[in-house]
Amino acid sequence: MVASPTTITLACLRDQAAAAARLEAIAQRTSGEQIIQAAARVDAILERVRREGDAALIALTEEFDGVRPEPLRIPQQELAAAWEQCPAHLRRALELAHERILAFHRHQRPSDLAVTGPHGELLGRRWRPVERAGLYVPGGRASYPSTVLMNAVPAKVAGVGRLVMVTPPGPTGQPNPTVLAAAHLAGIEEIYRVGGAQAIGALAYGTASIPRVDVITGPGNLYVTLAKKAVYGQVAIDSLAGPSEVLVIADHTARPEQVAADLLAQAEHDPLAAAILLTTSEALARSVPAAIEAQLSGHPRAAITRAALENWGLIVVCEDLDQAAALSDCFAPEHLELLVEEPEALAERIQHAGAIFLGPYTPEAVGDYLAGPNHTLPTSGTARFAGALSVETFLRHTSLIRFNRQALHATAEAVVALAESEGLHSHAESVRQRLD
Ligand SMILES: NC(=O)c1ccc[n+]([C@@H]2O[C@H](COP(=O)([O-])OP(=O)(O)OC[C@H]3O[C@@H](n4cnc5c(N)ncnc54)[C@H](O)[C@@H]3O)[C@@H](O)[C@H]2O)c1
Ligand SMILES: N[C@H](CO)Cc1c[nH]c[nH+]1
Ligand SMILES: [Zn+2]
Repeated sequence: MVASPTTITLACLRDQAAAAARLEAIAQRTSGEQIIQAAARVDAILERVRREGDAALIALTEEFDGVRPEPLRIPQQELAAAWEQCPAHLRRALELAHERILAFHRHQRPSDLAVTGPHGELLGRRWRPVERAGLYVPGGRASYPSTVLMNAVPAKVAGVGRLVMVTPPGPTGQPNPTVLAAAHLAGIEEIYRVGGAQAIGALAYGTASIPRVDVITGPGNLYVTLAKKAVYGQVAIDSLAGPSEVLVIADHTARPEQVAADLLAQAEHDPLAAAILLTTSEALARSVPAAIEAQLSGHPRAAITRAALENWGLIVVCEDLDQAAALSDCFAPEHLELLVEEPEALAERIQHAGAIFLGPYTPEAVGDYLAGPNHTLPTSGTARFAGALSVETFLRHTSLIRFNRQALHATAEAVVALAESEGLHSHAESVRQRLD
């Protein structure tokens, strides 16, 4: 008996209102009702790390990762050894990625600002790096040497004094060796083998082994992302760079096999990953599920990928590209691929996306590894107000103001009037005291 071929169940909608509602639900897959239990667990983990420090990190790593990370810190000689033992072709690939990411991020360094006001007063803004940055490199369901580079390069370009990297240990007790090799290449010296919400807690509060930092950057799963959100305020964060997502807008020129591969490339990250196709081509909408099924056959990550697509996958047939652009903006995807005849024109119509990939020769994977721009990007609709990890994430700016006698006299009456209108007597007096 020949088994009949199955085709993945991928929701396909034609009604735009229904599509908008479904996109909203997909964007909310990491918030609201569904994740209340995970959020409560994260709060308990953070509280335990705050109270018990290293002991909590060791116990929680044993519980979630199955190994006791003692000592927590990776000896520095192991980083150099990992680089030496890294196969030559992989070293060359890491070097190429490092070179390209570095070249792009060097262009991001912002300039200080010095403006002279109408009375010769100096008004300025200067940038300085934070002193300590915590870099999260995920390592649960996959390992991410590329994320080492995406975190470390902008931090180094910004001039951060101390980089503290955390990443979960694998089943051997050590992090993935290519992650350690990438850290060596990027010049990171301080690495702790702890991941998840507990690692974020350690970076936010500090423990006997792990220093408290000023900013935490890097992507992670639901637990990591909820923890970053919870500690924000105690420490800065880059963005909520959670479970991956891609939205592809495609017309009749797109090839179903390429669209399928690009959807699968995000779905394979995490069962909570999202993969969405908006297309003006009925034929493409019909052929993509079969192309997905074909590529899932023998796929080494089929279970994760299938779960993501069946829960958070969607195909929408749109009347035109304007409709597709409007739906995409409602979702504000982490990654937006434009597989259409005129991608530049369509990109102009897009308001919200973490990164836009234009044309058939730009699979999202080039951005993941080596195009140059950062792959750490906001997810779950947060691209409406946040952007990619960048050099500025590791910098803060300070205003500079120097008034002279003339500027103070010329503006005193207005300052006094405003201070008195606010009922703040001494504000006004501090100006009056300086008038001749
Ligand atoms: N948005 C981006 O820029 C971007 C970039 C790269 C990767 N990602 C995402 O990063 C994530 C990587 O996830 P991952 O799981 O492979 O690695 P991870 O390092 O983010 O998470 C692994 C850790 O999660 C914790 N954990 C697992 N199950 C838990 C549970 N039931 N309760 C509490 N804690 C638990 C464990 O401590 C474990 O060490 C994926 O979702 C991927 O899509 C996002
Ligand atoms: N697509 C991920 C961002 O969502 C980044 C990544 C790293 N390696 C592979 N993919
Ligand atoms: Zn990826």
